[in-house]
Amino acid sequence: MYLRKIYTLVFLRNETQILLGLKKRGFGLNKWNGFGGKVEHNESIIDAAIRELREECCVDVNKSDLKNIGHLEFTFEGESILMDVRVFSASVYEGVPTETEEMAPKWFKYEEIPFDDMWPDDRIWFPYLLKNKLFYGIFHYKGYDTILNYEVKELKCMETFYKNKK
Ligand SMILES: Nc1nc2c([nH]c(=O)n2[C@H]2C[C@H](O)[C@@H](COP(=O)(O)OP(=O)(O)OP(=O)(O)O)O2)c(=O)[nH]1
Repeated sequence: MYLRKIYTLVFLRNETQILLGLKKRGFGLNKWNGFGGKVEHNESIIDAAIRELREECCVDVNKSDLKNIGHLEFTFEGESILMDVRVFSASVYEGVPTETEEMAPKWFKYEEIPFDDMWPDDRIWFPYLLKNKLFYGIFHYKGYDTILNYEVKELKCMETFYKNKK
């Protein structure tokens, strides 16, 4: 049995671009990613997503503007933790994305996403995000560079997915 830990991951998007941040410390160092982190005790997932976005790139988003677009799970050979990552997208927000101690934000055109400098699994599930499809993905890693096996599929509805998961 795995010990499940819940994380958030938020992508700001407009018609032509997506905002990524270069991680400056900790897990995923030097990789481009969305903004997010661990859900704290007594904090809802959506509140954690809003807090992490504010902490990591100084942008505020309303609950109603955050859309849950995907669910990712990561396990690592020899480790008992399962990282449960809730993926969100928003196109309405307040503030200008600004560099912090944790992340250096930059807008990327959809055709220029830097997959070579991202988590290896991202190039597998990003096509769903880019086509505005809801998705579920599970990845089992050896270390942090090698995917041993995975499964990704399109979802029709996140609420139904979570209801059936319980
Ligand atoms: N795109 C992508 N994101 C991932 C993968 N694995 C993974 O943990 N993430 C995300 C989920 C979280 O947003 C983030 C990891 O959270 P974190 O360790 O930075 O959490 P945190 O800010 O609370 O950590 P801390 O340094 O403050 O202790 O990376 C992956 O394979 N691909």
